[in-house]
Amino acid sequence: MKTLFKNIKELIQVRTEPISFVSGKQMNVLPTIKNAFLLVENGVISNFGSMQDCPTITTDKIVDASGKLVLPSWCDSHTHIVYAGNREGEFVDRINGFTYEEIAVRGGGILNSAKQLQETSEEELYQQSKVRLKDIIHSGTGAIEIKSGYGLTVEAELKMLRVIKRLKETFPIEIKATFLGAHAVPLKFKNNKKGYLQLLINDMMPKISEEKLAEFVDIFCESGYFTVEDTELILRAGIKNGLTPKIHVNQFTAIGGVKAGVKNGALSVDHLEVMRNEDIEVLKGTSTMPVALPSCSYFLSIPYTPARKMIDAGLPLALASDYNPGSSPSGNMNFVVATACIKMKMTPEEAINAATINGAYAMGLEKEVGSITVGKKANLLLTKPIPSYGFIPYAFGNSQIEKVYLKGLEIEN
Ligand SMILES: N=CN[C@@H](CCC(=O)O)C(=O)O
Ligand SMILES: [Zn+2]
Repeated sequence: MKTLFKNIKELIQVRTEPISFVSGKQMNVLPTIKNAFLLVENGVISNFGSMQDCPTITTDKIVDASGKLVLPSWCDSHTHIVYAGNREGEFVDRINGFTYEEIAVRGGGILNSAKQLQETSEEELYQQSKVRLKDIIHSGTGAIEIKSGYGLTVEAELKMLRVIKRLKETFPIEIKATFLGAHAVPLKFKNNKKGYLQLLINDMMPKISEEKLAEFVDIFCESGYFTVEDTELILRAGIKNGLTPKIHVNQFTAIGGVKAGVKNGALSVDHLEVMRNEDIEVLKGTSTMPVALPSCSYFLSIPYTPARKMIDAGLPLALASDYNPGSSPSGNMNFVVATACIKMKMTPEEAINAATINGAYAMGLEKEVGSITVGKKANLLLTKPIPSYGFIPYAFGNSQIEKVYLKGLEIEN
């Protein structure tokens, strides 16, 4: 199957040399080709360039993209889209003055989602999660990481991971799975956190590894949840079970988790709303990708990750949605990109790099997606007729996407 996109007003994020990610000043460089063509063969990008070099060939389909832009689809490296029910009640509690932390202490929060998920069948959980996955595909996401962490028992964590596996087998979007058993200490282990950590390490991890249910291991390193010591223990155990570390860290307090992540070779450290100078320093020159989650900051009214300070210090940055029922009930990456520009003062170039190539790296998919590069999957966005790529974050809240393609095939509405 050959599809030719021609007369593309501007082809965005073109990289002839495969790169892993961009950092510092390079984040402000977004290579494009004006008046371009793009050829897709069997789901893969096979050629692109200026219209004057467009080959005369027979194709199965021609898309005339006059006046429109083509971008690689969004790479969302941090989500929790497999969950049961919702937490709308807590949303109203927060409107009425309770904080996210106060709600969690009263047994709401992650434990509320865990209770709902434990009472939901695997089939029902799949059906609920499928709706969200379809929705985010339509909003332009072409690669996604999905975490467990609302099960908190052996059975329920495995149930979540099996649902993720089924989504992976059913939908054409790239999916990576993360084991986040250390998301909160369940009530049963309230006074025995050590016992819960042992359950994660001795019972859950070997099963997950045996069934190949996850690529990554994650932990919520935060005051009142898991300490830096717990984090090191879980990350090391994950590595022994073939899982690459990631961390939820510095969301409310900075307790040294960033350093622990870097030390244990974390692929990404995520949240980072509270960043000390030493946390920035320790990330410099490493292979650990910092990930900001602006929709969470927006929804909880907490500080935004200090993107400007981090990028100006030479760091890379990825943007992700954190789609989950408690702190970010939205997986819309267009909103994420717009909010990064509006609230975090990232330029459109920086935000698009952060939501494509750097997001792909943060889930180990930089060789597959995240840029217009020959050999990469043709996971693409075709915009409506718009003046420029800066219009996507500028016209926030209004979808600028006309069509999405996964592996070269148009996704029906
Ligand atoms: N902060 C930890 N975990 C999730 C939210 C969990 C929840 O409230 O359900 C997050 O990344 O924001
Ligand atoms: Zn999260």
